[in-house]
Amino acid sequence: MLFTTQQPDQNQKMTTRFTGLYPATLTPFNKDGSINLEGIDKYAKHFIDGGMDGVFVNGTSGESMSLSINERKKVIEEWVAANKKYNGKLQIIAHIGAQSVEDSKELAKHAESVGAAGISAMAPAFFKPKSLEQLIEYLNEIAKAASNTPFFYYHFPGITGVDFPVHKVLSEGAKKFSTMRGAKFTGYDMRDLNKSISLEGGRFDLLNGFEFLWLPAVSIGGVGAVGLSANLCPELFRDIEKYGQDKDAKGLAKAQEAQRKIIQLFDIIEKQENYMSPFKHIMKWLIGIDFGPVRTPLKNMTDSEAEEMIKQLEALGFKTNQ
Ligand SMILES: CC(=O)N[C@@H]([C@@H](O)[C@H](O)[C@H](O)CO)[C@@H](O)CC(=O)C(=O)O
Repeated sequence: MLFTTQQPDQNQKMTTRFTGLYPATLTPFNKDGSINLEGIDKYAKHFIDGGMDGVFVNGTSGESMSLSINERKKVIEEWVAANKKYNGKLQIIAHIGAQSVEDSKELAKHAESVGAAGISAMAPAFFKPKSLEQLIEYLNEIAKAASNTPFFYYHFPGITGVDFPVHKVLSEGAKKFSTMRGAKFTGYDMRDLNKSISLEGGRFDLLNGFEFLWLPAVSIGGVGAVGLSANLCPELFRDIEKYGQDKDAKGLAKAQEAQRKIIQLFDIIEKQENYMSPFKHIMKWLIGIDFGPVRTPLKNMTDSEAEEMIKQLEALGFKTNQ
């Protein structure tokens, strides 16, 4: 592994850097629609055994905006408990973004109280902050509710419609609250990503959110990635991480090949209406955990669509672990 992370004790928590690979987690449901907590335990063990650096929990892939506040708390508690139970070193980043600042504050406090390594919040999408100042004011309120936990701004303009330059959010945010640790950068603006990575001597941690752009991100100094597809193919992320800046043409070719394979994977996934239903089927095939359905209004794939998708993945060279 090229980048290593350390599990912080309480005193180290604020100075620990976040680098490496953070799979975006899915939320397993039972058939009756309740959360399958037992599924989370096995899922966490899978990532611990696989040597992941951390996990990004209750984000977009975790269907967080379709979960109640209480469910979101239970999910985080289960991840933290499983990490402890298996002596894991996962840095658990809890996404605590919501439409109401009060909900986010409650989730931030809770995440801190149970021992999440970091928290992250996207901007609200209904009543949007219309200026950078309003966004910072909003993030400040949330970050203050967990003043001993590193904070990541979740930049995702494609969904929130809130699109201020991340390097400005970081520099202005850090003037207001000392916990500003970095951003989960789910955007296409490589100039902004570049400026954010190099800002103030590289003091912020940028977690790249679109895996189509992982190699370009590594080539400009990116050292951290969150991705739903890291559930299936962490080795492709690791190849890009390892060889993305290789001076040797053969090494670099490995990184390019891995990047192309991730893009081909998404050509298959994107035949579906959303990313979560396909990945729930993929994870059942891969590791045998039944993730159940996605929550309405998202559309569930049919079993025959899932079978066809798995055949296409196998044709691309993906194999089940079972
Ligand atoms: C918005 C979104 O789903 N982003 C994914 C990506 O893995 C994404 O599914 C992929 O790049 C396709 O857009 C992750 O970066 C983060 C994520 O899933 C999350 O917040 O849970």
